[in-house]
Amino acid sequence: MALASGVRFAPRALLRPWALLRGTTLGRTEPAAGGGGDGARRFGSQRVLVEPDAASGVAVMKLRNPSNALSLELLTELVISLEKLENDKTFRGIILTSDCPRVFCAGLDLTEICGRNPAHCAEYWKAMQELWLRMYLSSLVLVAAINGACPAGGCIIALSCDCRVLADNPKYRIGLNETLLGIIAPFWLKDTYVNTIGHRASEQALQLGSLFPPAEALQVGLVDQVVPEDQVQSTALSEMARWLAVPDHARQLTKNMMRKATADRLLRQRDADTQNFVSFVCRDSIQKSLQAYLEKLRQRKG
Ligand SMILES: CC/C=C\C/C=C\C/C=C\C/C=C/C(=O)SCCNC(=O)CCNC(=O)[C@H](O)C(C)(C)COP(=O)(O)OP(=O)(O)OC[C@H]1O[C@@H](n2cnc3c(N)ncnc32)[C@H](O)[C@@H]1OP(=O)(O)O
Repeated sequence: MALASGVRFAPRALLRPWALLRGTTLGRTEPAAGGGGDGARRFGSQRVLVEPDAASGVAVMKLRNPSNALSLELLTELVISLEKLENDKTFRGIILTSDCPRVFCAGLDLTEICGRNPAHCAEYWKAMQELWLRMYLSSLVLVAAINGACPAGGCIIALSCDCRVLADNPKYRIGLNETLLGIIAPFWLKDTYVNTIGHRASEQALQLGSLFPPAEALQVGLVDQVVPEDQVQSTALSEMARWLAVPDHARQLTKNMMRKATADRLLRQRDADTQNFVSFVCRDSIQKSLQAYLEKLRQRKG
C-alpha cells in the first residue's frame, strides 16, 4: 500500500487492512439505490459507504460509525476508500458526508486512547496522521458536506477538505474544542487551523476551545457556505462543479504549493509527534480526565 508519508509508517492495521474488514463488504460493489446504470455501482465497508458516479467523476463518501467517532477501524476504512478512488482515474472529486443523524463526526474515538497501552495509542495516532496526510494532500477535490456536529477530530476531517458546506442548525457546531477536554491540538492541526482562519482567530479559538455555531463558523471563515439542512448535498455538488471547472493539473499543483509545507512539517517529525501524543495521553491525569469526559457523555445520553 502506497503511503502518503513514504516508508516509515507501518501500523499493523494498515499493513493488514483486510484483516480488520473481514465480514464487511469492502471491495464488493452493488447497485446504488435507484441506480443500476453505468457508474451507479456503490462500494464500501462496514463504516464507509461510497456512492460513485462515474459520469460526473464524483463519489459521495458516507461515514456510518456510531457518532462517527474515529475508531481505528473507521480511520483504516477511510484511508482504503480514499486510496481506491485516488487510484481510479475516473474520479476527480469526493463529497464527504455523514450517514449518522445529527453528527458529522464526533472526533477521536476516546475509547481508543482511554485505558489502552502505549503501543495501541501509538498505532492509533499514526493512523490519524495518515488519514490527515492523505486527505490534506489528496489530488482529488474534497468537499465536506457537514450535516451534523463537527467537534475536534471531526473538524480535522473537515479542515483537510478543500471546501466546507455546513447545515444551518445551531446544534451543528464546529471547531477544535480540545482544551476543554484538557488535551492539546498537535502542531499540524494548529497549522491547518491557522491556514484556514488566520493566526489571531486560531489563537483565540484554540485556547478557548470554541465550538462555532453555523453563522459564526461562516463569519470566521471556518466554513464556506451555511445552507438549510435539506440543501447541504445539492450545495456541495454545486461547489464541486465550481472546483472541477478548473483544469486538474493547475488546481492540483496549486493545492500542493499551498499545503506542502504544512504537511512536510509533520512528515519531518512524525515519530516525535507520535511519541509526544503517547506520553501525553498516557499520563495518569489525562487518563483520568478522559475517563471522566467519556462517563459524562454516556450519562448525558441516559
Ligand atoms: C502531540 C500532541 C500531544 C497531545 C495531543 C493530545 C490529543 C490529541 C488532540 C487533538 C486531536 C483531536 C481530539 C479529539 O477529537 S477528542 C474528541 C472530541 N469530541 C468531542 O468532544 C465530542 C463528544 N461527543 C459529543 O459531544 C456528542 O456525542 C455529539 C455532539 C458528537 C453527538 O451527540 P448525540 O447526542 O447525538 O450523541 P451522544 O448520545 O452524546 O453519543 C452517542 C454515543 O457515542 C459516544 N461518543 C460520542 N462521542 C464520542 C467520542 N469522541 N469518542 C467515543 N465515544 C463517543 C457516546 O459516549 C455514546 O456512546 P454510548 O452511550 O455507548 O452509545
